[in-house]
Amino acid sequence: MAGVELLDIVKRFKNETVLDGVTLTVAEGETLVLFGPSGAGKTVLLRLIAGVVEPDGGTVRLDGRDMRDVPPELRNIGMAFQNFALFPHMNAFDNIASPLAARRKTAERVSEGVERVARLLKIDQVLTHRPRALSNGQKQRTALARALAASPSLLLLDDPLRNVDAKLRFEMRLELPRLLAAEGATTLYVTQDYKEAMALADRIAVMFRGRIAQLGSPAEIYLSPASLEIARLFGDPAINVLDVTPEQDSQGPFVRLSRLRAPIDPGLHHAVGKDCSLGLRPEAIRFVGGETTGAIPVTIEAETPLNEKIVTLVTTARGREILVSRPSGEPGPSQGQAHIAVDSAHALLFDRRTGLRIEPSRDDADVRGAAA
Ligand SMILES: Nc1ncnc2c1ncn2[C@@H]1O[C@H](COP(=O)(O)OP(=O)(O)OP(=O)(O)O)[C@@H](O)[C@H]1O
Repeated sequence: MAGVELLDIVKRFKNETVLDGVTLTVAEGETLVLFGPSGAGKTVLLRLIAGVVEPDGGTVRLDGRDMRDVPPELRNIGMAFQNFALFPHMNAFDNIASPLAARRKTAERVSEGVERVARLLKIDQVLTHRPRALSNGQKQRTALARALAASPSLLLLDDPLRNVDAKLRFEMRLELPRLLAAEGATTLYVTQDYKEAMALADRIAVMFRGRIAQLGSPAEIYLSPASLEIARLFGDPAINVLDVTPEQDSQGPFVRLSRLRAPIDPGLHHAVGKDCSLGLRPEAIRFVGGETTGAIPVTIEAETPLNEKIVTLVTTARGREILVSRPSGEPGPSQGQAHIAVDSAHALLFDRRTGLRIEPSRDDADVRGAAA
């Protein structure tokens, strides 16, 4: 049975439509990340599932049951939001225990529940501290522990790592998937950080302007983004985008980069003659020797280390700017003239007018054509 089913959800505030027909099914035990820019409607969607906001249209079903007229406290949901919302007069233990106590569990069961999640989240040393004596990271984990303590069947986590420092964020990104899997709860997780989304999600729903623009596994969304807008949100440094008009000769479709022929996927023949944007991930471009077939001459403009990568900004003879990224240990030119080669088999092609990705067609005729 599905954990969460949303059918054609609509929500308006005054004249603004903030959710515009959202349909989504989250499987029991799945972690689904809602990812998108500020104002996309992610928080409103969580609040609506929690029951603190009423939809103007559509249906919310939890474990197959229509939630119309079911109040928030009867929905068996654990929630943690960006701003912690801890009770200031209670210590960490009592904060975590509050949902358990509200359910009239015995003192022993409450202690067991709190200590279990506190150990998992490594805050068992600070359970007697009040929120003001906790670091931001500890507050964040206390809020998360409170959401987990009651072993809810559904967890709603709204950007729970937003206020956490970079080191802890990195650690939590590694720990959280294990923790969520151990809990077995269905989880809806909101974030604006694409790395967090990719690390945590079974599937990602990318939201723009109150709609789900793409739903898929992290790999599907990174490798086959449905639009240029989505491609730009995933990847650091961001994807290179070049205006091209694909052409075709006896060897198949290609684009011109610095007047050189760069072959593209044979299944993209239907894009020939169209105004397109070519999306090239910085890691799909390499520095090569000038004698390499198809090598494009460039000028190195700048070089910056970024995490475990070195990112180089180069310009082509026509002044197009391109970012190239390589692993830190790998040697490469840092100034002057150089050559790059583009792995155009991994290039993504978008319709410049609509921004939508043009998918290679895979019918038999194309495969025969490519083999010929
Ligand atoms: N109570 C409210 N009254 C009026 N407008 C609201 C209300 N709550 C949210 N909105 C509007 O709904 C839209 C979606 O907001 P929402 O908080 O869901 O965005 P979000 O995707 O979660 O963004 P962020 O990542 O910044 O939290 C915004 O335009 C916001 O101004």
